[in-house]
Amino acid sequence: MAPRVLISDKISTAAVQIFKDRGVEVDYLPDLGKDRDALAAVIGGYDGLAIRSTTKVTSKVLADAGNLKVIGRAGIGVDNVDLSLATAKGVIVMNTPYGNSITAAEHAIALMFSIAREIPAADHSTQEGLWEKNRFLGVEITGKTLGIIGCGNIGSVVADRAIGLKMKVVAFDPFLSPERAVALGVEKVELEDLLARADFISLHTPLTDRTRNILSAENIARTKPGVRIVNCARGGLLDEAALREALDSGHVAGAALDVFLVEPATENVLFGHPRVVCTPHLGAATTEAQENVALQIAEQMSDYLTRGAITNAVNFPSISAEEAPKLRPFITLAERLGSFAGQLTDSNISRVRLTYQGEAARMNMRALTSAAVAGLLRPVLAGVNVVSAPTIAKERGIVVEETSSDAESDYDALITLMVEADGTQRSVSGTVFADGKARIVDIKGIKVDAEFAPSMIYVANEDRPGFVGHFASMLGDAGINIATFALGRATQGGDAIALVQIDGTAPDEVIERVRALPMVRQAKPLAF
Ligand SMILES: NC(=O)C1=CN([C@@H]2O[C@H](COP(=O)(O)OP(=O)(O)OC[C@H]3O[C@@H](n4cnc5c(N)ncnc54)[C@H](O)[C@@H]3O)[C@@H](O)[C@H]2O)C=CC1
Ligand SMILES: O=C(O)C(=O)COP(=O)(O)O
Repeated sequence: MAPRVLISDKISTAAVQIFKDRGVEVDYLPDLGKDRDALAAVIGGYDGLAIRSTTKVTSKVLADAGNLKVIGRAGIGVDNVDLSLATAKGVIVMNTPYGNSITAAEHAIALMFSIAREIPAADHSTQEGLWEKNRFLGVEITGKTLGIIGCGNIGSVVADRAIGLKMKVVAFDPFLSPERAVALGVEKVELEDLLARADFISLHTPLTDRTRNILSAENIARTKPGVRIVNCARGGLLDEAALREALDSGHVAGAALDVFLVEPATENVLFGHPRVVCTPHLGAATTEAQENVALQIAEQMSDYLTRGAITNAVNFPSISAEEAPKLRPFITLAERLGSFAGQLTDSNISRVRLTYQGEAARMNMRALTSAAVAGLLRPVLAGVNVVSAPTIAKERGIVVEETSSDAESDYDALITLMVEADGTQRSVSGTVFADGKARIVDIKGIKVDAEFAPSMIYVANEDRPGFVGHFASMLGDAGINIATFALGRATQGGDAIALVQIDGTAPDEVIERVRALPMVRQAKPLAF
């Protein structure tokens, strides 16, 4: 069945065509995102949800989103998505990180000019027929200092344009490397320094717990008298009431805002101030940017839903369309190794370690580890998938480690999963053969060669004569047909294991009888 996507925001209809061309069914309901109840009522029928900032993907919307696999943000900010909940539910959240950055940066520059020269107020007055030539006296931006808070994709375009306009640019961004600052031609400074020196301040960080209220009342008080402030990033980054007070007192000479704490902003404490310029979240509103983000998100979502490729996910590592087919059998292997260990571990798991050798070490190890952890947790938590597994493991206090090893092995690619539970370690290794099928090749250091099958019995026993005969006839007596039988042992007379693929499932009493055999230490039914 073709995957189904719902577009619940005003996204360029070019996206609709892309979805259709890629074999994805699509419903374009651009006003639905405004109505959370209506969205929550229909979301269950969709595999993908394409949004902009109007749709708020809250717990209510996600509650009945049983089929949802991907949320695609045609734009940058994903603060309107309950990201931890989406991740815990195994939903990929992706955005289009560069599609609208130039457009947003240009809007910030336009807003800066608009407050430097009071263009909106002058326009209004002129068209009113007032010709107030002496009312408006602006400031030049040449030679002025622009303080950029958050010098990422948009902040650095703003810096580039501002330098072109002969401004001096200082930037506060803890993640901006000194080399990048030099390459951009900006001076990397601390926030305090920026506040004290900037004639204009422009915000360009995402809204996170660390950036919320970054321009607080205290920080606004630390700014240079006469400063002008532009916010084209997110409401929430500045204290609107404190900014109003600073404008009223004249400490702040102007403010331009494209984004607000509450949107749509139909009323706001900053409205009505003569030195305030507002736009209704238009930072991304150009033909070019809207075309870019719509095409990009439709392609990314289609690629994921139809080919398993992951691009620009904010909660999962990327997997390219070329990489996906090669990775897929190894994802299956990792998941099954996890599942094998999970099904055999009854006690609390405290640690999982994945070791990648050979070709596996050159693959997307993070994705493989997530798959292994998903397989490990699935016997106890039905809904877990590769997206939610790392979060769920963390919540449960399970330490997940990942290493690559260049140690020689008999296989081109080898994945070993070690699980620690109640102080005991158990390991299992597997590979993918040329036929694309996953194989278990080692259990607790004992070599075996077995495929993963829908119904299996695992037996750990002492290597003593008679076991195989007893075991096989016990299954035969119960009418259970053996499809394949893999044996391995550590040493002659030492620890041994049997992995048997059977047709149908083994009733509990048969497993009990196997356990009762004198040389058997553990017997478990397994399903893959
Ligand atoms: N008004 C609008 O329509 C639009 C708004 N945006 C918003 O613009 C903002 C920036 O977007 P991008 O540049 O694409 O993001 P980005 O991720 O490329 O850059 C953000 C920068 O902020 C920095 N940062 C993070 N925490 C920080 C902190 N505590 N202090 C200082 N810097 C910090 C990061 O290191 C990064 O360099 C986002 O909030 C985005 O949602 C983006 C597009 C359009
Ligand atoms: O991309 C972003 O972060 C934006 O803020 C643009 O928002 P919009 O798509 O115009 O609702």
